[in-house]
Amino acid sequence: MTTSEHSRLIRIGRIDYANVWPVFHGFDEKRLDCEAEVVYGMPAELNRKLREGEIDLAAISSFAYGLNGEDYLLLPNLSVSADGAVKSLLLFLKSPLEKVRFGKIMMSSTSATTVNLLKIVMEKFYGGKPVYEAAEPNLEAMLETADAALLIGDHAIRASWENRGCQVLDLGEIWRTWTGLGMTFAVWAVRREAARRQPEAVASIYRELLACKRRNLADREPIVREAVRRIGGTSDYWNGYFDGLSHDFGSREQAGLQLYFQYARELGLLEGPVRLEQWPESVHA
Ligand SMILES: C=C(O[C@@H]1C=C(C(=O)O)C=C[C@H]1O)C(=O)O
Repeated sequence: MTTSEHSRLIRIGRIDYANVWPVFHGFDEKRLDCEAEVVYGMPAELNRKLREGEIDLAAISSFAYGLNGEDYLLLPNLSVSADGAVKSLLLFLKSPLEKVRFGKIMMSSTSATTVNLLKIVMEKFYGGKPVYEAAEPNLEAMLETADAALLIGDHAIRASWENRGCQVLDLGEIWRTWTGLGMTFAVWAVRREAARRQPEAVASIYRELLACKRRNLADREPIVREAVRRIGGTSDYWNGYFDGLSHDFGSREQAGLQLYFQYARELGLLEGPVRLEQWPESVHA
C-alpha cells in the first residue's frame, strides 16, 4: 500500500437534519489525526454517495445499511433511534385513513427508512395497498395530488407547525404500538474498504464522534439554542424533541431494527437477511 493511500482524504457524510445534532454538533474535522472533509446532505443523497464510494463514512438511512450492508460496517453505539413518537416522521392525511389505505401517498424523496416503514405500516399493520410516489418535501404541493404525504426530519417538523387541519400520524408511535419495540432510523456506517485502508483515520473519526456525543449529552443547551435560531420553535419544543430520540445502538435498538428488516423482507423490499456487523471487529472478516 502506498503512502498516498494511507493519507487519502476521508469524506464524512453528515445528514442535514437536526436529528443528528446530538452526535454531530461540535464535530471538528481539524481535530482529527487525518485529513477529512464533511459533506452535508439529505439521507437519500448520502445513502447514494456512500454506496458509490463518493464518501467513506456517514450517517445513513438504516434501510440503506439493509440494502448494502455487505460493503459497510456499523460504528458501534451510534444511531438515530426512538422508542415511540419521533415528531419528525409524520404522515399528513388529507383524506380519512380508510381512504388513504387504498389511495395515493406522496413520500419525501429524502427518505429511505421511513418510506419503507410506511409500506410496512400500510400493508402489514393496516391491511391496505396504497399507491406510493416520491416527491420533493413540500407538504402543500404533495397534497395537491394525493390523499396523504410523508415527511421526515426538519421538513416534517416545520410542516407540523404550519399544518392546517390534516390529521397527523407519527410513524415511530405506530411502530411502537404494533411491535412493542423501538426503531432505528439512521446508523453510522463506514465502507469496509475505507476501514481496511485507513484504520487509524476511522478510529480518529470515531473517537471524535463519541466525544461530541458525550459533550452534547452532558449539555444540550447549545443544540437547543441553535435549533431555535435556525429552524424556529421554542426551547421546550426542542428539549421534548431531543428527549424522544436516542443516539445509542444497544440490544433494544438492534431488536427493533432486525424486526423492521424482517418485515421489509416479507414485503419484498429487501432480499436477504441483514447482519449487523460492527467496526472494528469485522474489518478483516
Ligand atoms: C428521525 C429521523 O430519522 C431519519 C430518517 C431517515 C429515513 O427515513 O431514511 C434517515 C435518517 C434520519 O434523518 C428523521 O428524519 O426525523
